[in-house]
Amino acid sequence: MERLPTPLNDCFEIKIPAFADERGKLVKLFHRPNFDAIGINAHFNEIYVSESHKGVLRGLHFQSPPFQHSKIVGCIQGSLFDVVVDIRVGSDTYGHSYSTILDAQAPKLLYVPEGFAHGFVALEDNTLFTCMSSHEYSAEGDAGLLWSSIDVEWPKLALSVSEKDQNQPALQNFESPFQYILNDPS
Ligand SMILES: Cc1cn([C@H]2C[C@H](O)[C@@H](COP(=O)(O)OP(=O)(O)O[C@H]3O[C@@H](C)C(=O)[C@@H](O)[C@H]3O)O2)c(=O)[nH]c1=O
Repeated sequence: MERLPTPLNDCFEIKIPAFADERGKLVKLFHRPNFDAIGINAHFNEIYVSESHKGVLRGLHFQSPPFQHSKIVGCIQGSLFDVVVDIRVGSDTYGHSYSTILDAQAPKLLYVPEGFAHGFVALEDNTLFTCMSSHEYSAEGDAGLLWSSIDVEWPKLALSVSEKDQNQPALQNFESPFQYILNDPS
């Protein structure tokens, strides 16, 4: 496993091993020693898979304190356009976003730290998204940002967005519950 930086502080992609042979492929999503070696010491409390039709947009989501979580996200079937936004007040990348394609044919993961909103668009039918979270899901902490209020060029598809996600607050009117804390490298 290898960390690949993104332009956002503390958010990175993870190159993961895949073993292909005549039977198909084996992709390793979690390996404690390898995670330790690249400095991911989060303890994961929930892992799930969601299935989406082409054009479904989920997000942008986060969990508010005290239910905040970091998460590791990936795509295990199909492909998706994945987006993160830094919402930590005081971060020099506050309000900045990063987008990438997660494709089950070229598997990689994205580490989404606490204090980031996250969302994606499924680019194909039957796209399977997977997420490991350091804090289990909490309806009380469930919160979001309006997908269209951030500076991202979304895929030119007919997008399908839930009513809940259409009514999230815009970044411009948003009071973030997160403060940036400088990671001490020592
Ligand atoms: C996310 C999640 C949902 N649920 C339940 C709550 C609800 O009844 C049902 C559907 O939940 P949602 O509508 O919130 O699912 P969804 O819109 O897919 O939410 C997810 O979106 C992506 C973009 C993220 O970043 C994730 O962290 C998560 O917020 O599943 C869990 O039990 N555990 C979970 O971790």
